[in-house]
Amino acid sequence: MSFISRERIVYIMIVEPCSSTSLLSNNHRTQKYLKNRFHMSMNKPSIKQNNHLSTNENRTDDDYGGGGNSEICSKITNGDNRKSRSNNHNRGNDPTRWWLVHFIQRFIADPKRTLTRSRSATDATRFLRHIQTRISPAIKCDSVYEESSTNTKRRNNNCDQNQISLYTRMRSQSVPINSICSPNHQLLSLQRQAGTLTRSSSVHDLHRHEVFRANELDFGPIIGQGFYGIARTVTFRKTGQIMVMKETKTFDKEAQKIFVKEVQVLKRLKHPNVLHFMGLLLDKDNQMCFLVDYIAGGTLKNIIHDLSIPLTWLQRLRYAKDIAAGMEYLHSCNIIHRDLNSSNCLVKSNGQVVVADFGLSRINLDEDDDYVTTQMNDGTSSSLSSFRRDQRSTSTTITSNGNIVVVRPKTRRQILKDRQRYTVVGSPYWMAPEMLKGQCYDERVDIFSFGIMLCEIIGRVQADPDYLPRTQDFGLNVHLFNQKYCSKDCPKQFIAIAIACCDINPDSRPAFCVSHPWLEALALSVETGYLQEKKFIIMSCTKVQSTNQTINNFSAAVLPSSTCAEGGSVGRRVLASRPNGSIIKSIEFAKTNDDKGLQIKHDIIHQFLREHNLSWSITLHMNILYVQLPKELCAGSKEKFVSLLEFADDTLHCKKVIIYFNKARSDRAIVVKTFMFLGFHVLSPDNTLMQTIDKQAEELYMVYLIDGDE
Ligand SMILES: Nc1ncnc2c1ncn2[C@@H]1O[C@H](COP(=O)(O)OP(=O)(O)OP(=O)(O)O)[C@@H](O)[C@H]1O
Repeated sequence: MSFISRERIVYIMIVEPCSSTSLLSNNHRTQKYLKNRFHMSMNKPSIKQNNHLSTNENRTDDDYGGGGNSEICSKITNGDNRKSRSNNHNRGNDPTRWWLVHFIQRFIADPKRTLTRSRSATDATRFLRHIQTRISPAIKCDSVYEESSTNTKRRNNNCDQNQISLYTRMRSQSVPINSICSPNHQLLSLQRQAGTLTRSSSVHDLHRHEVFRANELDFGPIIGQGFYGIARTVTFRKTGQIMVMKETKTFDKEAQKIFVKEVQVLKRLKHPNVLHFMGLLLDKDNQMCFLVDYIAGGTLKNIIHDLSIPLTWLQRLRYAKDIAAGMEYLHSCNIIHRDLNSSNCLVKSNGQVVVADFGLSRINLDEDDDYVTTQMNDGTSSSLSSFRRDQRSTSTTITSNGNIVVVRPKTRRQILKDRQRYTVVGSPYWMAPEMLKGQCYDERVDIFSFGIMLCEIIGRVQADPDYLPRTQDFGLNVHLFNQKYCSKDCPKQFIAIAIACCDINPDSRPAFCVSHPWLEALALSVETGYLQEKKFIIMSCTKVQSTNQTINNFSAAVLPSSTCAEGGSVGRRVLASRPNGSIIKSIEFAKTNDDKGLQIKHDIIHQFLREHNLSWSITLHMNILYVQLPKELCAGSKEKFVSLLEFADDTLHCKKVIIYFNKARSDRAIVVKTFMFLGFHVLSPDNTLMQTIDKQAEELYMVYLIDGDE
């Protein structure tokens, strides 16, 4: 279907026409809103819209037409090549397997280039089918091997030993993504050629391999259908593991593109809040299918809109936090989801949410890609940290009425990215205003979609503008939303985050690496019930020159009110590590300022530090323990830190513990903002309460007071 807008011709693909009832309601206001404002026919929740007339030379949207794989192509048709492979075969190398291995390797490493411009997706499917028919004898032979690997006699009857060991080696080569992507690939290949691979790298090892065969699976019922594909459960016979198989409904090019994109994105990702890719299934009805984790709880949409299911604020905050964590990861991998909505988030039986459905997502393939790949595999690349640094330079202001204003200086890359014009895709209810208006956009469209989801979660309201009040410029009608859907018991910070994410101005939306810690801290605060009581003190670094001075200044600057502050990456862990979230108790220590007693305690704690290989800078002064955190806190060091606090709690009987960060900590500002946002008190250098946080935050130290009962 197409219609002409003022600016251009827009092609719209109608998706799921049967789901149109709410949108095609007689509600005149909504119809007018949808017609006049959304500029598109929305008798479906999801669209893909191509700007065919766009002549913007900066347009860099995904183009599957390019990058033909001449290598594969020439090898298929080139008789000489085949012959030479046959020669290999004579030496024990099966050419059909070689082709399959080669194709799978390439497909897993780079589906976009494997199913190419010169070869349509349908051609690629035919190609695959062709390969499959040729390899069936080989698979049979291998099946016997798989079934009776311990039965050498039987194995030898069916397939000669050379072939088996070769096959094992080649199948192993074909599968692991890491080996293909990693710089160690060549080394691994060499190792394999040298026959060093073991049986443990079998195709049946789910965690290491990603190729399944139909005869290994029991096919269950269809559990859902999207526009492009069908999802059904399958059970891996050997382990009984249930997975979901997604297959394209048709062989048309568009569906194949979506399929390829989803695999291309999924295979790169590894995060607890992102749907896990299990592998490819190659011989199911000659169709290409892929397998993902089965998520038993269904879609988030179904849960939040089923009012018979009670949802506490804590549970809702956890949903929000999980999505933010998954999205933070995706953005750190330079992936824009573009179709984030409550149907595309699935809830596990333990309540954890995973982000799914990457068919419409976009990977920014730029100079950082190598780093991104590394990071995805080991989670520790410098590109991720630099990305976070960029993001954390965001300056956030929380106004007195709870609104959040985010001012983020644009990097050169962002400015370049901002100029890009991508395809308009996604589900219109969740779609960011800039995308709806056909303007240039970037990853912040996902933050808007997330904001709409937060509104759904908070108000248990449909995203449909018939229900969720919107403004004429596609923003959120904050006033009406507050009035109609925000109950009094909803944490006001939760609402504030939702509103901030729905800001019409992308610059004002908090990045996921900002909203994630907010939501995490908020969830923990709600869980422990400390939100209202906590106070948080931040000292200016101008007061911290040396350890001694630090102590004096800190002592002088402690708020003379009842303060009990815990939070942030450290405090949350302290809380989380304690049963029932109980705070560190105030245990009297050194009732008198007995120097000898103090010295003994000092010795005890330093012995503890040595024994536990802790590198904290610790000073005991009077009855206060001062802990300076090291520059970087890795996960392990945080745990050690918790053990230190517990040790101090149990043995040193400190009246309070003051913890401060090293000035060089890069995430200081964001943690400060998080705690301001959570309602902690922040002291400015002149000891007055700060109302807003500005770039001064970069100059601040953090202080946690644990159960300081002054
Ligand atoms: N991994 C999974 N675990 C459990 N259920 C799933 C899984 N993947 C999909 N489903 C179910 O199958 C349905 C269809 O999923 P599918 O991804 O094919 O389409 P969709 O995401 O709903 O729509 P579209 O692809 O058009 O955006 C989902 O709505 C969900 O209920």
